[in-house]
Amino acid sequence: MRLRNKPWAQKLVKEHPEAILNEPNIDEKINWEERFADFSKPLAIEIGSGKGQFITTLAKQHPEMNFIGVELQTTAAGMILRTKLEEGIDNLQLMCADAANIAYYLPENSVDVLYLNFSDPWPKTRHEKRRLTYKSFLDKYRKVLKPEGHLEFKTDNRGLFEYSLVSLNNYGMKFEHVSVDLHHDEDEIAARNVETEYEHKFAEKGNPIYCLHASFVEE
Ligand SMILES: C[S@@+](CC[C@H](N)C(=O)[O-])C[C@H]1O[C@@H](n2cnc3c(N)ncnc32)[C@H](O)[C@@H]1O
Repeated sequence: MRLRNKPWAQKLVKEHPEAILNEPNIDEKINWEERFADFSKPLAIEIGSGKGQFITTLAKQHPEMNFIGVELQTTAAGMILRTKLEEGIDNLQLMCADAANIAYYLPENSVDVLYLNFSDPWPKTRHEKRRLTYKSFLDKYRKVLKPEGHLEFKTDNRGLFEYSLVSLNNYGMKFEHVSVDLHHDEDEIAARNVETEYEHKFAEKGNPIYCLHASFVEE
């Protein structure tokens, strides 16, 4: 998804450094204690938040947790920021940044849940390294996740789902839940599902939504 550049979004991002980190320097340690009212709360992070429907809804549902939305595109990040400011979502911080740098931005063993929602599929083999479930990304997620933490992944893209199952399995991850039709499941995971923008669009067309939950196994 490439959004058309919106000057208001760029401006909003510049005006609110207390709410959004804009391409932070990887050499500078981020003071998360200062950015959240209580950084000891459980922490969830979404990589590639798009316009933010998922992360803003979840943050409002769970005031007992902290949330970080990471989004590469400034326009999309600015849209999430606008919702956060308008709705006063204080337990949500944003980053306009590349997830490839995530292990520089977050302390080791600090994240309880890492969400990947409808990540770009990058179907060409030569672009495999850009897929957010490629092993170099898994290395980084493993660093920032707590040992008891886990990853939750949803997509409508069968090719990316199959690839991710193999990639996570080859990495030695443990699967806690796999679904090939989340929207027609009748379990607790389906019941508490929060839709993303892409999910809504694809589910309306009748596409099945694939989902997996997995954790890293301690050596
Ligand atoms: C297909 S969209 C899905 C958006 C949203 N998660 C949803 O489900 O509606 C993928 C998003 O991931 C972002 N993205 C892709 N690669 C990224 C990266 N390396 N770091 C951060 N965001 C990334 C894109 O800019 C885009 O907004």
